[in-house]
Amino acid sequence: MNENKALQPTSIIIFGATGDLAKRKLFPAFYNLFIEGRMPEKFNIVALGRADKENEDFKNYVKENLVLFSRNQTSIETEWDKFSSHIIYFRHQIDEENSYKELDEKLKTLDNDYGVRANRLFYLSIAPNFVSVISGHLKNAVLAPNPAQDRIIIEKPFGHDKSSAIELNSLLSRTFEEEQIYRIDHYLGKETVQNILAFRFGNSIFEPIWNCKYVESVQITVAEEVGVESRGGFYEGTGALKDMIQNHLLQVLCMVAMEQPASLDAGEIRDRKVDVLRSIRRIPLDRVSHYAVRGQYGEGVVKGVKVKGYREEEGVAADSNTETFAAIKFYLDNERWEGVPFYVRTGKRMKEKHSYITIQFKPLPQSTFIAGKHPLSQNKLIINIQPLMDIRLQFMTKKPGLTVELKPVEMIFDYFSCKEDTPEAYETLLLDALEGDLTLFMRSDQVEEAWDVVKTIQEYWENNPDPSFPNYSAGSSGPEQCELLLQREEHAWE
Ligand SMILES: NC(=O)C1=CN([C@@H]2O[C@H](COP(=O)(O)OP(=O)(O)OC[C@H]3O[C@@H](n4cnc5c(N)ncnc54)[C@H](OP(=O)(O)O)[C@@H]3O)[C@@H](O)[C@H]2O)C=CC1
Ligand SMILES: O=C1O[C@H](COP(=O)(O)O)[C@@H](O)[C@H](O)[C@H]1O
Repeated sequence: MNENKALQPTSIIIFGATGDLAKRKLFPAFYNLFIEGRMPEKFNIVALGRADKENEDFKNYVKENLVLFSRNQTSIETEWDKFSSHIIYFRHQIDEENSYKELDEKLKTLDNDYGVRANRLFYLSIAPNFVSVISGHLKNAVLAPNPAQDRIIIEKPFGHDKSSAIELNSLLSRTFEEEQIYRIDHYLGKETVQNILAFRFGNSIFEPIWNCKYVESVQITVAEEVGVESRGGFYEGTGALKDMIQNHLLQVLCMVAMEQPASLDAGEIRDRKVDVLRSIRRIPLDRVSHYAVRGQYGEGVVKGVKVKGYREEEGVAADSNTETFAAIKFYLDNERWEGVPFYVRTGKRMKEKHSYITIQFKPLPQSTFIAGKHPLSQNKLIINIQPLMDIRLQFMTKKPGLTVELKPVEMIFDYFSCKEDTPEAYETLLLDALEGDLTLFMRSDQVEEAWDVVKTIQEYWENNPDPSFPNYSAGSSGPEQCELLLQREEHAWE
């Protein structure tokens, strides 16, 4: 959503700068923005950590990780010195008041160097339980007093249920105005997800058929090949519903289902998304198993490599009830989507990494071509999010030759020709935050409403352990029951 705007001098303060997210995503994103000339002319990244480290040691650590994780590798040797001159490692204790006084002095010194009071962008790349502590200290030390200049980015998960999200929003509101709070959902920074709006509202041929009159069902799949890796401890208290569905998949669903916004204004787009979340029919507690399926991976083989089951992963309980797979059927109670099922599913240790959306169109009410004699497959639109990045429209054509047989073919728009230039999601989102554009970030009511959508499923799954776990093998397509969810409607997963 960003255009090349001249940016104000900015101090970027990263809490948790020594952590996994910072090394894999944040520093590479800032680096790529820097080499593309998208960072402010005057900026510093103040990297906060508990350990007593030399600045040079920390910079070397960042450089080593850039080599591993930056999408752009060619210029690291030539650009590194310039980029690293903007990094300052700063020893800091999250729960000590004095640490914030020292941070205040440091930021004021930087302001003197810039020659103006710079914008401040606080990035909370730390566990969610520290958010309220940090927010309180930022208030006490008057570190973010200016709504027009000071911003805070909060990572997911935002709360762990609806009431904790409401509480967190209320706590944050003591320090920040809503316009200062950037709740990140990195799926919204993905090029292919942002393109949904352009595709839907920038073309006259799709919008008229984007409704229950023509669409039979919608499927959203986010399949991951990886397991929980080193994050078993975190994942145990989370699971696929809270880790992926409540945020990423519901946000993608909003992009597919929302009404046309009157403008590209952040408030307008967020309003339309909240409308979708409100319209999702809540699933009654006693009907959860009819609408939702969960799974947990056991050992198996992924791409020829034998891998362990979830319960054998580090930090995971031997009798864990945490789901690593979730599939849900949603209905939207509004005029556009009356009766159209939206199937969403996500899982770890699936046979391949693939995220995509399928819009399945209804068959013609009457056709010249007779089913059985001239097999007809229904029109489909497939939006591949990753790693394939394309849009495919499937339709029927006559088989060439002396026949009246039909065959399905595809028309494809492929991003791969321009993939080199595709920014990582975090680059897009960080640039938006630097520019003060909230469009791709979640507003408080969006987050709370999304928690409300999954509330009964969460409650049911927490209180009713699934005795069939583990119920799918690593490297498979998920639990068998997942197929039944669609078969009841005579549908099948794409
Ligand atoms: N990693 C990922 O892929 C993703 C992460 N996230 C979210 O991003 C945030 C950060 O995640 P991640 O980087 O993986 O987390 P890490 O576990 O790697 O830790 C982040 C930082 O937390 C600090 N820290 C840990 N314990 C304490 C403590 N008791 N007191 C003060 N500081 C502490 C550490 O800093 P120190 O150097 O001071 O020890 C560390 O740098 C989380 O909210 C996570 O949910 C969201 C999406 C993906
Ligand atoms: O937020 C998260 O997302 C990742 C998947 O992100 P992707 O961009 O690789 O699709 C997921 O692995 C992780 O568990 C979750 O916290």
